Amino acid sequence: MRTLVVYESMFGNTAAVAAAMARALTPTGAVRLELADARPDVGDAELVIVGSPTHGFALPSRLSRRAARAQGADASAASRAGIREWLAELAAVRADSAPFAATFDVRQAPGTAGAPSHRVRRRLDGLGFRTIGEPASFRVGPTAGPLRDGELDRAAAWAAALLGLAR
Ligand SMILES: Cc1cc2nc3c(=O)[nH]c(=O)nc-3n(C[C@H](O)[C@H](O)[C@H](O)COP(=O)(O)O)c2cc1C
Repeated sequence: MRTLVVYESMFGNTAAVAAAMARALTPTGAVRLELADARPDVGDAELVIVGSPTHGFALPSRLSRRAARAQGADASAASRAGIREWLAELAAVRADSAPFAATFDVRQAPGTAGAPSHRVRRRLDGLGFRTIGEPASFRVGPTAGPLRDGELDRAAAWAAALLGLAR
């Protein structure tokens, strides 16, 4: 299945989760792994996986990216656009060729309060994507990471399970 994994990441943890998903899916078809910016290009992807960090119970914003930078995140990540801007520019898809879509986030807190993966999923639904699976949250320990033990394996398994749902 042709897959696009699109993500943003301030400290590299969402990037690591996205890369684990891409590795898990590569044997099943072409996978594009891309940083989000304000120029969405879904291209010919049949499955789109969208992932972001959680900032203030929401998607990162310009302000929260600056706050992350102040906490040691990469300066170039802080000045880039991310999933919020990517989604704002994403166009509706045609019903007869709608890609499947699934969402995840990376967070520190347990539970799903304010999980951006749920909001992103609703937005993709509204644009006509065929959303599949439950939005997933993967957890870091401290703000800057690392990810908790086992999260990369869980990410790979979650992504692989999507293939069974995309039909
Ligand atoms: C400004 C800011 C706000 C945050 N707010 C939340 C939050 O509301 N809930 C939460 O679970 N984690 C929160 N975090 C922790 C992030 O979820 C964590 O830094 C991020 O998932 C790490 O992913 P990354 O390495 O891809 O940037 C926040 C972090 C920053 C920098």
